[in-house]
Amino acid sequence: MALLEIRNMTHFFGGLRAVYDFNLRLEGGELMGLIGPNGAGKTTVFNLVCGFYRPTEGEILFEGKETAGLRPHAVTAMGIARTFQNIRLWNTLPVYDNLCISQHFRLGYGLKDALLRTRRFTAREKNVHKTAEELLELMGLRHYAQELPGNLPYGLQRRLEIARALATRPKLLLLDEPAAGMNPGEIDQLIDLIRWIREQFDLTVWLIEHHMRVVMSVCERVQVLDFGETIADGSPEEIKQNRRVIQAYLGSEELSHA
Ligand SMILES: Nc1ncnc2c1ncn2[C@@H]1O[C@H](COP(=O)(O)OP(=O)(O)OP(=O)(O)O)[C@@H](O)[C@H]1O
Repeated sequence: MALLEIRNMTHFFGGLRAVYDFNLRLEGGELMGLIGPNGAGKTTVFNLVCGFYRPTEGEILFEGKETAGLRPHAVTAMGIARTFQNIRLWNTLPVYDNLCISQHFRLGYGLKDALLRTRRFTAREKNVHKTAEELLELMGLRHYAQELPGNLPYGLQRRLEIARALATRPKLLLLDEPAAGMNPGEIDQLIDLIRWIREQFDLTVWLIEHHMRVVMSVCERVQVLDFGETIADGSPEEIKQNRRVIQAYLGSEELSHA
């Protein structure tokens, strides 16, 4: 069974067809890219998979179970986590708290447990702190535990956003333009980080990215959208040489920098 299977997914915003007949079969452990010119529908696909929108048509199956129509927190609980194009951290809370709070949706204790500090509450809270500590260490954020996210260099804010997604213990991690706004040095580190977290956390990674160097060096397979439709799907080498892809990117610098 595929980890994620999307069949004939279409989405309209009013009269605008943002995504049309989108299909994907993602196997466990894959590192998959989703690219396309501005406005092609990439973020809408992620938003549909994460439960921010319900598709107008089609099916989304995660480990064989339908997710279309589920709320975002329920999708996260099934094992799908994401980061955003514009970093969305809890900026008034320190790094450490960002890593704790993201875990609270799956704690499995109620208000009564919390008020009475039951054994269940104490055990689950201990786990939250253990996970946060581990992530600080693994993601190189230990030194910044008590800092507010806004005080971190940009590359580390991105790293924290990924760490926060990992705190939910996903099986599938969606990264929406993780290299946006990064300098070349930070991009090199990001490339290594993505490969490393896939191995370390036994993840499947699905990535939207405009930086072709990131896409072509990290992804094993790439799907290309243009005006909501898939125009190509193949290895990075195949995609670079695909006539329809080159046409879609005509006039843009992106593909020539791959
Ligand atoms: N909430 C919305 N309401 C109406 N139209 C939307 C909404 N979100 C996206 N769109 C439109 O849907 C289309 C696809 O947008 P989307 O953001 O998915 O593209 P994208 O490929 O992620 O673009 P970019 O690379 O610029 O981020 C665009 O025409 C966009 O204007």
